[in-house]
Amino acid sequence: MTSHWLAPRTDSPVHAEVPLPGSKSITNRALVLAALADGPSVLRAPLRSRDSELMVGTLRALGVGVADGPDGSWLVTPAPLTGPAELDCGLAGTVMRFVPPAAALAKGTVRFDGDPRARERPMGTILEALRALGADIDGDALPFALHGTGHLTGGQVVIDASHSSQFVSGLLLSGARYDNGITVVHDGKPVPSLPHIEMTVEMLRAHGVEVEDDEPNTWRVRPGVITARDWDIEPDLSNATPFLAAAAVTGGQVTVPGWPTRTTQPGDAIREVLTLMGCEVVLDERGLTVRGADVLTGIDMDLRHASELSPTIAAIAALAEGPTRLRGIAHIRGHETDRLAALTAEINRLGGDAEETEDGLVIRPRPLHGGVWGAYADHRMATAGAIIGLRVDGVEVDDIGTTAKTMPDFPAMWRTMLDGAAVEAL
Ligand SMILES: O=C(O)C1=C[C@@H](OP(=O)(O)O)[C@@H](O)[C@H](O)C1
Ligand SMILES: C=C(OP(=O)(O)O)C(=O)O
Repeated sequence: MTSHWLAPRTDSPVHAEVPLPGSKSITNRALVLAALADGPSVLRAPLRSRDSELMVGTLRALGVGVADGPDGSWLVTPAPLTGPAELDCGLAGTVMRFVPPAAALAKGTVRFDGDPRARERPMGTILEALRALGADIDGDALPFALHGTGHLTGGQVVIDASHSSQFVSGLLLSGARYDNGITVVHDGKPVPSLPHIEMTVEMLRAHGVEVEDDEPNTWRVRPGVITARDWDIEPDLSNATPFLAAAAVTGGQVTVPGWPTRTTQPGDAIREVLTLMGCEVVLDERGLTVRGADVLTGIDMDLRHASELSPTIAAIAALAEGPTRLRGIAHIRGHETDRLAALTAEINRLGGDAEETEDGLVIRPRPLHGGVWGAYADHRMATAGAIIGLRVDGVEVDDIGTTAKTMPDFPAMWRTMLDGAAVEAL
C-alpha cells in the first residue's frame, strides 16, 4: 500500500535536535556475525526497520534464535543453519548479498526471493562467486535456490565488484566459516563504497577474525571461529542527512546527537559536503551541528565512496545557487531504483534542470514548482522529496511509506523537527 504525503513547507529556519536510530549497515552486519558466532551476542540500539526485520526473519528461518529485549535490543543465539527455508529479501541489498554466503553453510535447500525491483538488482557476481567456492545454486538473480550441504570449501575467488561493494562484504562476513576461509580479489572498474568494506573488515576483526587487506582490491579472511560479542550500534549517519539538509536549505540549525568521532559509515562524508556548500559544520560533545548558509553553493564532487548520500545531495543541489556535478556514481543505477534516472526525472518534473551523465548527475538550480514527487519504492528518493518540499509549495511524495525500509518513523521525525519540539535541547 502506498501513502501520499504532502511535504511540509516552511518559511522559517528549522531549529532542532534530532536523535537518529541505529545504522542499517552496522545492524545487519552485526546480525549476520552474531548468527555465525560461537555463542550468544546482544545488539543494543539496533535499527528496527524493514531491512533489519527482514534480516532477522531470514536468520530465524535458518534456525538462529533472535529474541527481542525489553529495551529494543536483540539477543542473537546461533545454531547450525538448516533448510529447507524460504527467505524474503524485500528490497534490502544487505539481505540479498549478505545472507546467501551464510546460507551456503546450511544443510538443505534455501530459496531466496524479494520485491519485484529486487529481482532486477545485480546478484550474478555473488552467486557466481559462491558457485566457484563450491556452492550448488540455481539461478543468477532473485529468485534463486541454494542447495546446502552444511559446509563450503571456500578459497580464492576473483570477482568484478564494480556494481556493489556488498558483493565483497557479503563474502567476507561468512568467509571465516568456510573450510579454507576466503580470499576475494576484485578485477574491474573501481569498487564503490570502500568505507562499507572497511566497516566489514573492522567488525570481523572485532569478532576475533583474522583479515588481511593490505593489498589493494584483495581481502583475505582466515578460516576460524567468529567470537561472540555484544554491539552498541552507532546512529545511522546516512539517515541523518535529510535532517541536516533541512538546516542547510532553510538557513536553520540541526544537531544530531551521538555522532561518532570516528566511524566507517560513509554518511560521515556529509560533513565535507555541507562545508563545501557553505554551511557551518561543527562536531563536538553535543554531536554534529549544521548551521545553514546564507548562500548555498553548488559543488563538483566524486561521491563513489558515499553514494548512499546522492539523493540527499541532489535535493540540496536543486535548491542551491550554482550548478552541482556529482561523479563516480554510475552504480547507483542498481540501487533501490535507478537513482540517476529517478532524480533526473523528479527534479525536472518540478521545473528543475537535472541531467544524467555517464557516471552521475549535473543539477543546475532553477525555480521549482509543486507537483508529485515519485519515490520509486526508494526510501532515499522519498526523503529527497521531503527536503525539496521544505522550500517549494505543494510537493507531494507519492509514497512516504517507503521510508520504512530504514526509517519507519520518518514522517513523525520530520514533523517533530519542524515543530522545533527539541529546540530547548539546543
Ligand atoms: O554494505 C552496506 O551496508 C552498503 C553498501 C553500499 O552499497 P553499494 O556498494 O551497492 O553502493 C550502500 O550504498 C548500501 O546502502 C549499504
Ligand atoms: C543502496 C541502499 O540500500 P541497500 O542496502 O538496499 O543496497 C541505500 O540504503 O541507499
